Amino acid sequence: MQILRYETYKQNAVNTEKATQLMQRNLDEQVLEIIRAVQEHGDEAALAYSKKFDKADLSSLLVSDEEWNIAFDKVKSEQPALFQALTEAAENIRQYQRRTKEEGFQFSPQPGIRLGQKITPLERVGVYVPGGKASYPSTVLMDVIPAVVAGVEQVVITTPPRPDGTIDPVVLTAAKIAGADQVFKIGGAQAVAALAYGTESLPKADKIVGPGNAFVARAKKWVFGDVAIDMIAGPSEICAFADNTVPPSYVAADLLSQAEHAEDAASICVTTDAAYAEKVQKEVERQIPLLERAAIIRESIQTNGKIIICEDEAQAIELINTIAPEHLQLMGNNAEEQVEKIKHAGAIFIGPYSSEPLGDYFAGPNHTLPTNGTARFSSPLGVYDFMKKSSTIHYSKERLLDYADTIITIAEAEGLTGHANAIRIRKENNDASS
Ligand SMILES: NC(=O)c1ccc[n+]([C@@H]2O[C@H](COP(=O)([O-])OP(=O)(O)OC[C@H]3O[C@@H](n4cnc5c(N)ncnc54)[C@H](O)[C@@H]3O)[C@@H](O)[C@H]2O)c1
Ligand SMILES: N[C@H](CO)Cc1c[nH]c[nH+]1
Ligand SMILES: [Zn+2]
Repeated sequence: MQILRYETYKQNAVNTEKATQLMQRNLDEQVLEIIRAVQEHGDEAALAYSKKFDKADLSSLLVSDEEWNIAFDKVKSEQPALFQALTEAAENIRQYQRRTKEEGFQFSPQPGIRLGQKITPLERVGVYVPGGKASYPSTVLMDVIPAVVAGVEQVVITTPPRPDGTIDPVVLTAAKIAGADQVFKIGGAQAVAALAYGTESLPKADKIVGPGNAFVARAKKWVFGDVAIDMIAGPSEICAFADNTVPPSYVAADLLSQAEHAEDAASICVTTDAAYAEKVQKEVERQIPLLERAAIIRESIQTNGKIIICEDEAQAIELINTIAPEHLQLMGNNAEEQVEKIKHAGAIFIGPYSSEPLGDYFAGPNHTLPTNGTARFSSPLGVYDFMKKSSTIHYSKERLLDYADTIITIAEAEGLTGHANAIRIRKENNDASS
């Protein structure tokens, strides 16, 4: 894992950004071809891509009720501790999400005037659950539960099939615990396209949420506008800010926990102590071979793993805010005070015991978070992602007549005399009941 000084990192970041833009152009060509094929050929194209990318020869994209129930019963009876853990995690997520549910409001600025905001759940939502390099029952819980709490009528999951055409029974069990309505065996850009435009099997969704690899993230970007999306939740990232009060083994283990997601996951340690940076580096090297997914981790750490040495805390905070990481761990002595200074991060883990996997699985806040610097303007997935707002306006006859001339003045200034007329007609003839 490379150790860099702040200035070198900043200079490299500019070059990396240019290289990323170039890579994304190549990715776009592939993703757009997939989207077009699914738009034109529906299920037929979806099935062909499942064969090509997931090596699964499917006859149907939908997980049948029978398949789903068998998986659920099997996990419940054969893996009771796992079933219990998922149920407990689901309850923590539900509890947290209920608190994020916004209510509408009404107020009366004057007698005869009532203004408000009405909040309505979305009707149909597609949840993308990644499944290429790992299986993610926790993502099922994280992304389906807020939709259910919001009151969404139909929540469908898409996830890549395994080569034998099945879906991990634990994913199917989590889907039932969370309250999903249907599960489809389809992944990648083809799943995003199928949810965006609908196919013979998949319903067209109003919104697509959920994380995924670069193909998924890029496809979501392309279909945005035809369908709503939550955010760009791409390859996982972690940034740990630590000082020498934190055991280097904790920092290393946390960095590697995210590196194991995929080769393109990014793990960064920020510190102001050069000697400490070396200790973390040694720990990373010591721990990698001990982990099962060492090959993925090694590549991820070699390409996207960095330890950055800053001059002081202020420079470190400035750097963290520039990176806007998906996960930020403030692990050192001043963690509590540092939280106030952080402007951009998907989730902030405070103190040496708040390890990132705690948030991935159990604490309750969502683990679907903005990545790739988008925490500057995006938030964790929440109930609010599954609800939309309508304004409500009620004026009595008296109040409309009070303000008729004012409204007409503005309408005429815009040259929209039809607008002015709609008000004037009421001014001149106001015998409708209020
Ligand atoms: N941000 C979050 O909350 C979060 C949560 C979990 C996972 N993740 C991230 O999600 C990602 C999951 O990636 P994954 O690959 O394991 O699963 P995935 O489901 O996102 O992607 C697998 C799909 O990618 C498609 N694909 C693979 N190679 C392709 C190619 N050459 N051309 C076209 N399509 C191709 C296939 O259709 C396949 O079904 C990881 O980067 C992980 O870090 C993020
Ligand atoms: N860390 C991932 C989000 O970047 C979420 C996850 C799911 N399972 C384990 N981790
Ligand atoms: Zn994780």
